[in-house]
This record gives sequence, C-alpha cells and structure tokens, in this order.
Amino acid sequence: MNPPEVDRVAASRAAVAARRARAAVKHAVNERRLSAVTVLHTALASSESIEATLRVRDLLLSIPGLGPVRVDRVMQRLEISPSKRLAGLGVHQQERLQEYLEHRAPTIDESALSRLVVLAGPTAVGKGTVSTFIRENHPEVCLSVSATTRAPRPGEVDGVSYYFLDDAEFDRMIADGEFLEWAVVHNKSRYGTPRPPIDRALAEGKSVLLEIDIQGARQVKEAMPEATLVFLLPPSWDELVRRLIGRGTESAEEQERRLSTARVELAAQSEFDHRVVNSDVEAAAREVVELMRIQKAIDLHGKE
Ligand SMILES: Nc1nc2c(ncn2[C@@H]2O[C@H](COP(=O)(O)OP(=O)(O)O)[C@@H](O)[C@H]2O)c(=O)[nH]1
Ligand SMILES: Nc1ncnc2c1ncn2[C@@H]1O[C@H](COP(=O)(O)OP(=O)(O)O)[C@@H](O)[C@H]1O
Repeated sequence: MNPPEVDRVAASRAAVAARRARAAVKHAVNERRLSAVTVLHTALASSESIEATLRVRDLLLSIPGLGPVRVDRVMQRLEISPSKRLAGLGVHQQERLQEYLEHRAPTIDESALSRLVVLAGPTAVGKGTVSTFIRENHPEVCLSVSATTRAPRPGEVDGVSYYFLDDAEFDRMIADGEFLEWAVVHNKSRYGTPRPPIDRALAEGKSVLLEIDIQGARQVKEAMPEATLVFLLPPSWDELVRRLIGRGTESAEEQERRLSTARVELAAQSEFDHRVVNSDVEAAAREVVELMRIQKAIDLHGKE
C-alpha cells in the first residue's frame, strides 16, 4: 500500500471505531445505564470525546419513550437543527437541551406505565380470541402470559397459553410478591399476572396487553393508575350465550355459573376507560391496537 492508501484505511478504521463507540453510548442510554444528561455533560466537557460527536437527534432517539415524531417536535422547540452534533451546540441551545433532559424528557415510569393496556370482559365474549389475533398479527404488542391453577385444555401450551402451576407454586409466587395482580376467577381457579416480564417489557419501551378478569383489571388500575382499561362487549346477551355454549369447553352447570358472573361483570363496564364491541374479531383487535396507539400518543405527546 502506498501512503495515501494507508491513510485512507486508517481513517476508515477510525470512523468505524467512532461509529461503534457512538452506538455503545446510545445503547447505554436506551438501557438506562447512562443518563442522557450525563452524556451531554461529557460532550460539553470535552470536544474530543465520543459523546461530543453524537447528533442531538440520535441522543434524544435513544431515550426510551421518545419516538421520531416527538423528537422532531422537541428539536424544533429547542431551536436545534436536525443534523446538529452535541459539540456544535451554542450556549443557549446547550441550556435549553439540558433543561429539557433534566425536567421534561420521559422518565422510566412515565414512559413505561402509560403503555399498559388491560383487556377484560365477561366470559366467552372473545377475549382470548381477540388477544390471540393481536399476538399473531401485531408483534409490536407484548402479550402477558398469566399463571393459573386450572388444568390445561386440549391444545393449550404451558408458557404460551398460561403458566400452569399447582397450588403450592402459586402460593409461593404470591408470598414472594411476584404478581402484579391475582384473583380467584369463576369461584374456582386462581389466575395471576407475573410482574417481572411486564416490568422488563415496559422498561424496553414496549406496549403490553393484559387479558385478565374484571377483579384483576381493578387491581391493576389501583397499582398503576396510568394503565388503560378496555372492556370487550358482546353484540348481544344472546350472542354471548351462543359463544359460551358453542365453545363447548364447560359443563352445563359451569356455563350457568359463568353466565351469572357475566351479568355482574357487564354491570362493571362503566368503570372502564373504553368499550369495544366484539362483533368481528379482526375489527375488534384493530380497535384495541388502535386504542393502544392513541393512548401511547396521548401519554407521550400530551405531556409536552
Ligand atoms: N385476574 C386475572 N384474571 C385472569 C388472568 N388470566 C386470565 N384471567 C381471566 O380468567 C378467566 C378465565 O379464563 P380461562 O380459564 O381461559 O377461561 P374463559 O373465561 O373461558 O376464557 C378469564 O376471564 C380471563 O380473562 C390473570 O392473570 N389475572
Ligand atoms: N367476533 C366473534 N364472532 C363469533 N365468534 C366469536 C367471536 N369472538 C370469539 N368468538 C368465539 O366465541 C367463543 C368464546 O371466545 P373466547 O375467546 O374463548 O372467549 P373468552 O376468552 O372471552 O372467554 C369461542 O368459541 C370463539 O371462537
């Protein structure tokens, strides 16, 4: 290699190394191992630092809870051009950015809790069918897998449909505080929402959907008031009865018991933030996902 070529190779290696270092900083902010304010301070302290070469836009985008639309709006308000790097900020821009990062950028709780949506409704209204449709068609939505003491039905897979536990293991999880909520449903089996996977998903900025009963929905609202509660309704009472009987998974006696619970549950619909009628599975699923999007937008943009 002649000298100019050696220079070119060295320069391109240095560029790759700098790109990797910048990506590592953004990743650390995204994982909340490093705060965006610390990155700004490091950049301002030394124009030679990797942090100084970060674009403001990329730094903002690495903050969980900030999407491109909101970032563009924030930058416009801070009067910082999209291509600006941290090292190139004027004094007033630095002050405005610092003030935003310290006081107005989303915090862990704000970005996490707002994306928790609970789907509840009476037995056989189609909660399972609608949430399965969402799981299969909207991979961006994280579906919580509940734990239960009831026996698996044919075709149900442990860890996918539910975590099927015995009473002792369920007791242990209650004692260890591992449930966000739990309840005895239909006066029979216990069902609960394991908390750690939800905290993890929310911390990663994902939307989480819980398909649980009404007692559980109330407990979630109590524990996390920011959660959005959606009530799934049948097109009519007769259709609900038809669906329960048509599913054929319960004895006549069990069906009676569930229908009497359903009457009480239908009366609770006014406690919910939104109501969705499940006439058509795809349309109902779309409506629920749309509500999650709208809710996310309100939570994120409404705070600006
Ligand atoms: N509180 C609570 N309820 C749950 C949970 N998981 C499922 N359920 C509810 O338990 C009820 C019984 O569910 P399942 O045994 O699948 O029977 P289904 O009612 O016939 O669908 C349904 O109303 C579910 O919404 C959970 O983690 N917590
Ligand atoms: N929109 C719908 N139209 C017709 N049948 C439906 C619809 N949604 C669900 N079902 C049927 O109703 C029955 C009960 O649905 P399921 O999802 O098990 O209810 P849930 O989980 O609320 O108890 C199932 O047989 C399902 O195939």
